[in-house]
Formats: sequence, structure tokens, C-alpha cells
Amino acid sequence: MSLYYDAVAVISNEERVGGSLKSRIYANKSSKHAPAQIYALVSETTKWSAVLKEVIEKAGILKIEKKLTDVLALLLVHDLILSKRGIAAPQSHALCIAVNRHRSRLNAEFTKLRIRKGYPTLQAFRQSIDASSSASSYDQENEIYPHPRWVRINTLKTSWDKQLKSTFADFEETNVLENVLKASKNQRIFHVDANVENLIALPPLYDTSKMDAYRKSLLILQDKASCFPATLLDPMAHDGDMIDACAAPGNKTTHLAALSSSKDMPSGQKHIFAFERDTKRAETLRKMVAQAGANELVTILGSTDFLQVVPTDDQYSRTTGILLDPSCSGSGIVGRDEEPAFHVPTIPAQSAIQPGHKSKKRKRSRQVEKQRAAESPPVQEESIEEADDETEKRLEALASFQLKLLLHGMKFPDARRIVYSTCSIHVQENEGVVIQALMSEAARSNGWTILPRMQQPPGLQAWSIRGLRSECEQLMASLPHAAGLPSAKEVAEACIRCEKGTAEGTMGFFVCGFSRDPQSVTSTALDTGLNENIDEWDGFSDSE
Ligand SMILES: C[S@@+](CC[C@H](N)C(=O)[O-])C[C@H]1O[C@@H](n2cnc3c(N)ncnc32)[C@H](O)[C@@H]1O
Repeated sequence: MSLYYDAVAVISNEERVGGSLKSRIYANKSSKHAPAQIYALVSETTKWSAVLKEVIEKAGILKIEKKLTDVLALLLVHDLILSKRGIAAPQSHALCIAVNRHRSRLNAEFTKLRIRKGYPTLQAFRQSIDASSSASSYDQENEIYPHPRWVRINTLKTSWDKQLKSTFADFEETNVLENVLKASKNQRIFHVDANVENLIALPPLYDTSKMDAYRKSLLILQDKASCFPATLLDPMAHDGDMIDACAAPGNKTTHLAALSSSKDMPSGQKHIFAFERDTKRAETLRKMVAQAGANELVTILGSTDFLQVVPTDDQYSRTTGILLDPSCSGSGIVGRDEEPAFHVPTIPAQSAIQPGHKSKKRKRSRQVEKQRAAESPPVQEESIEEADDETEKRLEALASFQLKLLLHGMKFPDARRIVYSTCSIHVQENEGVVIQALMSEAARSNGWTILPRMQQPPGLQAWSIRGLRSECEQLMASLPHAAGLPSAKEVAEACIRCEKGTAEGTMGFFVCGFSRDPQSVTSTALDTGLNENIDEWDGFSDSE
């Protein structure tokens, strides 16, 4: 039965992590079941969920079987009716018995529904469901593009040339990303990215899990935007060590490691310290680093709060670069929204969850909540305002926490470049944090300024979507401005934004670099009147 409980946990996203369903399943190392098995169960049940919801409701089993939850019922009924092997649990298990005793009724309701929908055979019904679930195409009316599979070639274990000559040897190469975005999910076509080295785009939903190179971690799935921070930190441009302050699950750590390693440099010369406060997520980080072949380059400091790290500690005296990718609202993440809707059966009133009931198994996924929300009566104007207030407060708290981490990074005595990033689209967490940091006492007393566009690596200089200029102007006008600070135009130009759903094929993302020359630091700190004694905030979203 544990297979079904693990699937419920994934659907409910109990880990509250970002990324697509598939990447969440493959990143979760705590299940004893093969990721492919959980993925098959969840994706197949999702495809059939609208049908099964109706079947379960008509059969009325949730009213009778009080131990059965809505999501669990869908998974079990799916296997009972549609899987060749039936329910993958001992027949004597209480939940198995609970479903099995309604077998005839469930099968009868399913057959009635199939016939009502006009499918003479189960095979015809299957074909139709499969066809409708594989849509991942360009939405012409709204000009919304699907998300490609971005694949980073892991140069710690392989090389660009080797992969092009082996894994991608029989793929067609296209100079036009749109050709990949509009390709079918099985088409063997790729596009080489112009902004990030060693990155290619494959068609949306292309199944990499069967590729040998993917299984051996020679290829790493990483959104293009998420490759910007390590690229901007540009570890080879300076000789010291690097810090990844908020590292799990570790995609940016391993990218940083790949960029930090060079065949000309003896191993061990450049080192990465990867901090992660959350113990469980630190375990995932450890596995990702090991799989990527980055163990020698990375020291993982799990269960460690970056804010508690003493910048003057001898260990970090050679640190010249800091990557800071803190928890954020996750409003730029595309994976969750792209997942097909999971339709859950309605639990009849008497067996519905009581308020305050804490059973994990009854937790609902965001998709499920969305589905429920869509089915509930329209909300009143006041509740929209309340929700707006709530969002505003949440963003303020997040921004305070992000700023606190950034200002802490600015205290490392030898650091000369910091890269700040979020997978958020909100100004408060992005340009807002950058401007407050620039005007802070920590920045000014330590000589930190914005890393101008002209000093960024060529691929990122060429990226045309920059920070929001008018928002920068407004923010800077509202804060006490002092001489020597860059203009709002310069700040906006230095910031890099990525938008979701566009022809660029990225998630919503924000990156900005800070730089300094430690030699030129003066001790005359200016008081900007900003409060740097900020309360910590736990954060909501932890992107990949
Ligand atoms: C957005 S995720 C980082 C994603 C990661 N950079 C990647 O690309 O795979 C933020 C991570 O920071 C961790 N975190 C939050 N506050 C922290 C702190 N004060 N010190 C260390 N880690 C922290 C969270 O637990 C979470 O795992």
C-alpha cells in the first residue's frame, strides 16, 4: 500500500517544492519505490481522473468507506479498473478490501460512462484519453508557448562534443527555438542555447528518463533561467572559493561546480561551500552533488543557517563569490501550472474532513485545491481585497528575509561578486530587494555596487529582458538617495528578468549581480535610515 501513500504525497506536494511532477518524483529519494513506478501511477491516474471521479461518485463508495480518502480512492480505483496487474497491495489490506467489495458496482459505472461517451470498446476509450492528455502545444489565441525541456550537459562527467556525437547524434539541430517548442514530444530535434553554455532545448515533454546519458547524470534537467545565476557569478573570472548560500536541491551548486572546474586547474584549488538550512533538503542536495560528480569540489554544510555563518571565519577567507538563491514566492515556476488537472471525487458531507483534522492523507494538492476553488461559488469583492492584503504581507515578509540574507553575504571580507536570484515575478522580491540592498549600510560601507550589464558575461549581456525601469525609478524616488549610487536606469539595465510562457521558453525568474573591489573600500559608512534588523521569514517556494 506504500506505493499509493507515496503517490498521494506527490500529488499533494507535501514537500512544497517546485518543478514539474516528474522532477519532483525523481528528486524525492525517500520512497522505496522506483520513481518510474510512482510516475506511471500518478500520471495515468491524472489522465483518467475526470472519468474516475464520476465513477466513484456514482458508485457512492466514499460515503460507505470512511477510511478511504478522495485521492487514495482515485489511485486504487484506477488500478482496479484499468491496470492489468490490479491493485499493487496485499488483498488482505483494509483499503484493498474496501475498494474490492465495490468492484462490480465500479466496473458497471465505468462501462455505463464509456458507452454514454460513445466508445464501443475500452481500447477506443483509452486512445481518446491518451490523445487528449498529450497536448502540450502552442496556444495561438493567447500566444502562450509550451515549456521546452532544458538540458544542461554536465561537463563534470562528459563534454559537449561527446554528447553531440553520441546521445544527440541522430537528432536534428535547429537554429530556431520555436521549432523545438512546436515539435511533438517524441521528435528528435534540439536547439543550442545562445545565452548559456552547454545548454540545449528539447521538445516539451520529451521523455529524457529513458536516455542513458540522463540516467548517468551526464545530462541534467535545468531550466534555462535557473542556469543564469552561476553563469553570472562566472567563477573562473576570479580565483577564490564560492559559496552557495541556499543550495538545495542543488542544481545551481552543480552548475557552479561545472563552471568552477577546469582541466587546467588542479582539483581542490577552487572550492564551493553549499549551505542548506533544511535537514531533509540537505540530504537531497548531497545526493544531487554526488550524482553530478561534484563531491570533490563541494563541501555541503547541511542543517546550517547561512545567517549564522561568521563571515570572518578563516574557512571562508578565500571566498570571492556568493550565489544567493533564497526561498521565494515561486510565482515564476511553470511546472505546477502545466500539470494536467487532477479531478478528485467529492466526499459526501458526512464523511468529509472535519475542520482541524490533521491527517496527512487528507491533505490536498494545489491542483486539487484549484479544482475545488473553481467549483465553489464566486468570491465576494471583500474577499478579493483580503486576499490581496494577504499576498502583499507575504511578499513584504519574504522580501525582508531575502534582503537580510543578501546583506549578510555582503559582509564576507574577500567577496567581490554576489549573485542574487529568485523564481519570482514580483518587484518586491526582485528590484525592490536589490535597491534596498544597494542603499543599505552593509553595501555602502563594504563598497558593493550593482554589476553593470557591460561587465556581465557576453551571453547575459545579450539577453534583452532587463529589470523594470519605471518600478526602479519609483522605488529609488521613495528612498533616501545618496551620491555615488547608480541611476534607476542603470539598475534596471543590470537586472535580468525571464518571463514565463513566452517564445524564450523560460520560467519566470530574476537575477542580479553585485560587485566590489575590496581594495577600494572606505570606512565612511552612510546612514540611509533603512532598518537592517529584519525578522527572518521561512519562505514559501524552493525552486530547483
Ligand atoms: C530556492 S531554494 C534554492 C534552490 C537551489 N539554489 C537550486 O537551484 O537547486 C532555497 C533553499 O534555501 C534554503 N534556505 C532558506 N533559508 C536559508 C538559510 N537562512 N540558510 C540556508 N538555507 C536556507 C531552503 O531550505 C531552500 O532549500
